[in-house]
Amino acid sequence: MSTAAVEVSDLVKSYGDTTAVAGLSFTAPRGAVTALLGPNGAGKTSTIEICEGFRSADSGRVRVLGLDPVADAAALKPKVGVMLQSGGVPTGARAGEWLRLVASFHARPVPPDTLLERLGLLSVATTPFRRLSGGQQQRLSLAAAVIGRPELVFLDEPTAGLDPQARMATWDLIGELRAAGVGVVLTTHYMDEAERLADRVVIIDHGRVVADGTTDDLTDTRQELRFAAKGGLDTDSLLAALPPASRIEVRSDETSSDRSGRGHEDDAVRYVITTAAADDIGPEFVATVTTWCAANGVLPQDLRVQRRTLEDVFLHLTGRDLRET
Ligand SMILES: Nc1ncnc2c1ncn2[C@@H]1O[C@H](COP(=O)(O)OP(=O)(O)OP(=O)(O)O)[C@@H](O)[C@H]1O
Repeated sequence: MSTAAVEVSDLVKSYGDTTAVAGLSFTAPRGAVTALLGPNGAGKTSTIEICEGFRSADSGRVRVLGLDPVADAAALKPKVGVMLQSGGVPTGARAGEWLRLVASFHARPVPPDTLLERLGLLSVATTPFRRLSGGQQQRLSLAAAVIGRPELVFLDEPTAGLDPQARMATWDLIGELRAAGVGVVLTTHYMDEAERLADRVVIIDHGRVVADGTTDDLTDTRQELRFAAKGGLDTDSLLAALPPASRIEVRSDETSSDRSGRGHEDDAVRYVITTAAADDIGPEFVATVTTWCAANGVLPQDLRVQRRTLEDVFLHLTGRDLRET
């Protein structure tokens, strides 16, 4: 028996002139959460739908629980749960009835009402799918994906557009699946979601894997110093004061990755300083920055030294923000 839940090698998929997946390889272990992280259009949905057996590949090899997703579809069906981005539920089906129907296809389903309650859907159990809000539709699709107690679930953008409470409920459910030994392969373009949930992150850009590893592997132990200040600082002068091999990035908008939730002055920008050496950002380094700021009449707001985030890794590898498309 193959130890991996999913093995993809040299996968290629084009639509006419568009190459959506351009020689992509990764492995997702069993009993762990693997996140395919990348911006819109990176090829995540194409990849996951090929793994689900819903799309054919142009070339490459895909194994799911050691089986071929198309040729062995019948054997995989009871073992694999699928949540499609498009929902995949008939529009007229009532939420509770649909879930009971899906449950009836499985030998040992989770009781439908338990899932409806867990996902905040009990009050809309008799509502037709098309009348549910987008978030409710998504949660119903998630419930249908996990109701058969699968060994592996594929979740395509499970929390896109959800309100914070529904997002938390979804995250909790994914955490419980993992604790129960279920393998989870999900796509997301939220780096905080990947950081929070995933044992393993596969960063995809333009149909290729640009980085792959545990969150710790990817963010390593390297630290960075960040602060907010007015735009237009003389960064060359600041760089000259810092040890060689330091770098300064200037970012104008960090609202989604700034977890403080607080805004800065309208004209403030974020300065992110990194150095090549892993342990170079110590007390002296910080003092050099603040001394330079004092000498130049700059108040560095929200100054902090922290580990790199996945967002930083993506930016570093691709030169682009995860939110840019
Ligand atoms: N059925 C299709 N026909 C033509 N082009 C397609 C089709 N499906 C996807 N594409 C294109 O392939 C590329 C990759 O799309 P894909 O949906 O796989 O990426 P993604 O990373 O999942 O993006 P998103 O987060 O927006 O779903 C995009 O340029 C997309 O426009």
